[in-house]
Amino acid sequence: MGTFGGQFEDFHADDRRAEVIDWLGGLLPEFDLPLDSSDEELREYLIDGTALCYTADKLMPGVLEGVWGGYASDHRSNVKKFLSVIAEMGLPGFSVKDLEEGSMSSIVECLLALRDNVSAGLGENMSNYPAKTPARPVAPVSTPGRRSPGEDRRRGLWDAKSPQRSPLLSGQKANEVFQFKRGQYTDLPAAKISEMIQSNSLDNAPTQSLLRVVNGILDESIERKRGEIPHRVVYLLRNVVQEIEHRISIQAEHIRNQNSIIKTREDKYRSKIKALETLVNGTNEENEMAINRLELVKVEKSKIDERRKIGEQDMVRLMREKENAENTVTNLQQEIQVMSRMFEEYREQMEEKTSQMEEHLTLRAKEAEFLLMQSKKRVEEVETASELQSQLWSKKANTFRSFMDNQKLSIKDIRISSQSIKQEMFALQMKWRDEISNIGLDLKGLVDAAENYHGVLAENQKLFNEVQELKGNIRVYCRVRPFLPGQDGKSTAVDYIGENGEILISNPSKQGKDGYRMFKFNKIFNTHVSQAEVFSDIQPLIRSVLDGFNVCIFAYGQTGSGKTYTMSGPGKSKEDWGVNYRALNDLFDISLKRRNTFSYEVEVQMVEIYNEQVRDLLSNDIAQKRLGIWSTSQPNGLVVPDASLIPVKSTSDVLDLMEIGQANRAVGSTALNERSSRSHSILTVHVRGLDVKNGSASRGCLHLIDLAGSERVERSEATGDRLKEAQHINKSLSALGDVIFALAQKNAHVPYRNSKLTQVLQSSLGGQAKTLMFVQINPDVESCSETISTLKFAERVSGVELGAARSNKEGKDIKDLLEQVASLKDTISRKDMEIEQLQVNKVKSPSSLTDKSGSSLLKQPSTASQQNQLISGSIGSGETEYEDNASDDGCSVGETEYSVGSASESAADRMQKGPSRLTRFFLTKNGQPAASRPKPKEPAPKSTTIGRRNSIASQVPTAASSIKPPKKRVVQ
Ligand SMILES: Nc1ncnc2c1ncn2[C@@H]1O[C@H](COP(=O)(O)OP(=O)(O)OP(=O)(O)O)[C@@H](O)[C@H]1O
Repeated sequence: MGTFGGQFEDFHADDRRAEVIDWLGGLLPEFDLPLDSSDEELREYLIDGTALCYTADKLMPGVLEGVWGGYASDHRSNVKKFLSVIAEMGLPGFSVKDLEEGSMSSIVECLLALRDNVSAGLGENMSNYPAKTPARPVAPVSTPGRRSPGEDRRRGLWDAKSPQRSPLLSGQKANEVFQFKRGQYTDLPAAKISEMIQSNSLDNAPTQSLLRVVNGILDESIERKRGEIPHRVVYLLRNVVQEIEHRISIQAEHIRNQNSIIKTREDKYRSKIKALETLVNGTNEENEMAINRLELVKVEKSKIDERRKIGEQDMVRLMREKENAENTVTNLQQEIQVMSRMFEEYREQMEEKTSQMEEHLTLRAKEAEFLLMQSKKRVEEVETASELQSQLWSKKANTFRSFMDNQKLSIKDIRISSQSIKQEMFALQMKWRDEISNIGLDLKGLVDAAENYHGVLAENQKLFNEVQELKGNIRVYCRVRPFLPGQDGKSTAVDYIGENGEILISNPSKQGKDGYRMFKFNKIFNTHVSQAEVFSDIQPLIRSVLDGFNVCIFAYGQTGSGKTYTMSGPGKSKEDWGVNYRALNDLFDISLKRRNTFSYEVEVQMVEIYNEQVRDLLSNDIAQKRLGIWSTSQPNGLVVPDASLIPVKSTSDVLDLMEIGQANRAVGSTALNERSSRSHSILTVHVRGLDVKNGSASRGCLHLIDLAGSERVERSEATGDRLKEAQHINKSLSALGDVIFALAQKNAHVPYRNSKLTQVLQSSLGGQAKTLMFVQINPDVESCSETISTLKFAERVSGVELGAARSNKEGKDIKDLLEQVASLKDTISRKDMEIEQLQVNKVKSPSSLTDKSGSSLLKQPSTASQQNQLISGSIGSGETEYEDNASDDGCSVGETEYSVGSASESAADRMQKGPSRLTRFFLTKNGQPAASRPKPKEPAPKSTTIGRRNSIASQVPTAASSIKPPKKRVVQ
């Protein structure tokens, strides 16, 4: 502990010493000891006492002069002088011995006490300043490299050069100085100051007077601008002026003191010089002494001169400082003036703004008052209104309450009555239930009866159909075309369509009862009926082809009435498909389903009749190109013997063929219908079925005929070629009418040969075929008369009885026989050719044609030549003995006088090619050679000539009257 205590004491002593060194360093510029100097180093510095004396002099200038006459050359005397000052100040001192060789702590403590005393003295002086004034420390003596100003401030060291901060002056003396300078100029009147300023007597005025003037101005300005100049500024200015005054007075005092000292010394030295001069006249020794003394005096004098010079320099410096102070005062005055001017302006601005604001606020206050008044009024109004409202509401509430009470009462009544009604209802319900159950029972009976009735009806329908079937009536389906896009505004001639095939046509050109005409057909398809629906109605008919029946479907109607739409369809999509595509598609479907029991072969022919010429629409070339197949050999009894017969395997084959056929159709354009086809198109489907089990065969044939338009020639505005076309069409349709009329009348003679069309349709119309006619009508009222004519014709057609249809089925034996017949036919054909060749040769060399008897072979024709003669006759006349024998078993018509492909082809040309199909046809009717067939019964010449009046052709909408009727031939 002792060691630690010793160390602590050492540290403490070091710190105290460092403090002293630091303080002295700041005080004495020449004191340059480092802070960590030792006691000995400090002692060495202080031992001669000059540093101590100089310190005392610095802190209290002139204090040593009063102590034994200033500095001494002996160091001990200097130390003693310093100690005497310390003692005078009542501070702890030290012995000279301590300084020379003892502990330095007493010296350090003495100096620190002196420092503290000086600081305390300064604090005393500072306490004279107002508390708010920031304590302005006197700038510390700067010793570069020793301390920072911050450190100085921290240590509280003050400028020792400033005498007013000197501890000696901080006492009574300093106070006197302050009081003196304050009391000197404050009583100077402001008027006198302004007088002085005006009289320009500033140059000669004493500094104190000037300061008083400044103070006066300041006071007066402050007085005037009271409240405008911030207190801080006033206070600062006052302090600055006081500070300047103070400094000047101190400096003046100092100079005075110096002067008086110099003066007393001068007097002293003068007296001494006088004394010495008297002594000069004394002894030499005394002279020498006097000289020495004089020397000393001179030295002293030079010293004094130096000091005087220093004093003068100080004087100059002080004067300069004074000037500076004066300048500062002037600047401050100017600043004050500027500031007061600024304050004046600012005040004026503020006053102006204040007045504006006041005005504005007054206005706003008035507005607010006005608004307040208004709002008060509104509030009053609203209050009165709300009062009225509340009164009204309370009245209403009362009414409502009473109403509610009434309602409650009535609800009560209603409840009571509803309960009674419920009871009644319950009773009624019970009653009704019984009654309903009774009615249900009755209804059930009725339903059963109705079901029976429907069953009976269906049965009736079936029976009726069967009767029809047995009778072989031509079925007639009427289809009404919808208005086309762009015909929205048109009115319809179709007035009513019934469920049982009735259709009522109105004719606006006729009045009353005559304006309406009712027709009845097997079925009417209204405008909205789809292609599929139409087909579903004729599907069973078409399917019967597979069972060996001949079926003929033809579409009849004026141009643009939808014949092609029904038969072929408007486009290639499946929904658009017409009867043609759907029929073939259906046939393929069924044949596929029956493939295990039946094998079917389907072949297709497509021809058109254009201007009474038959054209093959599926010529070999095209078919080969498109399908890569050739037409097969012609089967017996073909409708159009020379037309290509194309085998088809699938619907797509059919589609391709149809495309070819359509492309080849002669299509012309008329004023009525741009796409109007000007020819009759006939699609014939041959179906040969073979029962794979029993070998029996069937042959069915389906004609699908799209007739040319039946419009009037004059209406279609046709001329030239078109007129010719129209005439041919009308002629053929007229012939069709004649045939149908004959059939309807059951005439023995049916004029099939009057046109190519009737010849083609002969087997379908006259044979045991199933025939259906689509009669197409245009709903437009403008086409009303055409429509009525068309429907009249259809009505007649529907009356035609063809007799029960018959299936072309052959047993195995018949089939064998047919095959034998076919081979025989070929043999005969060959013989035919030989005979013909012989005949040709005979013509070339008649001798070679005479037989042994010399008679000509021409006179005695062989059976074959007789047959050929007959054929030639037939070709020429266009009529055969079988003309009216519509008993063909296949799709054959009677003999034809046309050939397909080229109407100009000669018989010789045909012979070159081989036996004509016509010949073959003739020979193979019913599978027997013509010669071996029994001669048909002569038909009763009931009506060999049909009067035009009775002819149905007159009812057909044609220009038949303009066409010469065909030449009628008498049936053999
Ligand atoms: N049922 C229908 N639904 C919609 N459009 C139809 C119908 N029937 C016919 N049409 C349209 O009417 C126009 C004429 O029809 P289409 O060519 O079939 O008449 P057409 O009687 O065959 O004429 P043409 O005698 O000149 O051959 C076509 O644009 C066709 O698409």
